[in-house]
Amino acid sequence: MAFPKRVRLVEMSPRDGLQNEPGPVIPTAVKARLIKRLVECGLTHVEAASFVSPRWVPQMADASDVMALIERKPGVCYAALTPNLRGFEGALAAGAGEVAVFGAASESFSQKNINCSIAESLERFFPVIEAAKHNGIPVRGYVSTVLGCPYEGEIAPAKVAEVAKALFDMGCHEISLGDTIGTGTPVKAKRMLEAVARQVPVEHLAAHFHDTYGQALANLYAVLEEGVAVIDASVAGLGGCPYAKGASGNVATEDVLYMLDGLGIETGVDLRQLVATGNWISYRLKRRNGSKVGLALAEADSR
Ligand SMILES: CC(C)(COP(=O)([O-])OP(=O)([O-])OC[C@H]1O[C@@H](n2cnc3c(N)ncnc32)[C@H](O)[C@@H]1OP(=O)([O-])[O-])[C@@H](O)C(=O)NCCC(=O)NCCSC(=O)C[C@@](C)(O)CC(=O)[O-]
Repeated sequence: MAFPKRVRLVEMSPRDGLQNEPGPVIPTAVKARLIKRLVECGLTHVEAASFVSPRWVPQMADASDVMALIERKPGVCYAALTPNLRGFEGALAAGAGEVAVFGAASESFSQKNINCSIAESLERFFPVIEAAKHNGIPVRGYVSTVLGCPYEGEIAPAKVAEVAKALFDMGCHEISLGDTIGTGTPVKAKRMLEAVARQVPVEHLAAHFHDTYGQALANLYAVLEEGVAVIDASVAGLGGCPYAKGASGNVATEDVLYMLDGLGIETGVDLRQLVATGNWISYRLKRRNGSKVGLALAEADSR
């Protein structure tokens, strides 16, 4: 299959990027400023917050305040994670444009991350999806550990496909496939994608790859060839799941954009502005920028 002409980038940094940040809670104003800057770069879909238990993920405790502080731009979707009805009610009150439920293809990861089995998680998501439908809010469904689990190792593509199909059949408009710990390689990614696409049409699939082993771009290339046209990424490569030991951040949005620009695939996102945003948030968090493109362009500009 040919590459898609256009890819929608779904920006993860305010949620997946910041949820695992060690140290004191990042000021709400910095989170809102990050979201504003990302939107100014041309990103139209930003996962802005997470309505989860603050005991489980302290960095996301100010989700309502972040959502309230965002300056909304028309045409931009400000999304939020909602593991249960309580989370959904918070996201609804905060004006989320999309909510996301998050399951896994691995039983152990499901237990560690959301404290229930895969079957129980699907039961919990059902009323969330029904409530979202009732309120006209689209629901995204995540499947974690699609290319490996920190507790169980290899995950069968058939299991990924089964969970993805269950979420799709329940009413999720898009299924985001998470290589939570970044252990995938391109042929594995392709096989997994093929298995899922037999159950869920590829135009309803998104790739959410972490870059722990430096394979994320290669894996993305493999699934782009299969027709995937929605990619999750995080500026400066921020992030990681607090319940996936050793996992590093999402693939950096700057690196994905540089590759897509090179392939002639449209995104509507400005690379220079995105690099400046990645450098800004890295400076604010006092961490090294995890984007190779961000570092290379900053270095080139300083010469
Ligand atoms: C799902 C639960 C709540 C179950 O947690 P639980 O302990 O089984 O549930 P509970 O109903 O007994 O609630 C426990 C406490 O949380 C409260 N609570 C309950 N629900 C909420 C809520 N919505 N908002 C705020 N508070 C809530 C509830 O009131 C109670 O408070 P306490 O009495 O102890 O003070 C918990 O396990 C949890 O919050 N887990 C979230 C873990 C998480 O956020 N992980 C990271 C996101 S997933 C990810 O990063 C992967 C992804 C999506 O990016 C894709 C990939 O890379 O693979």
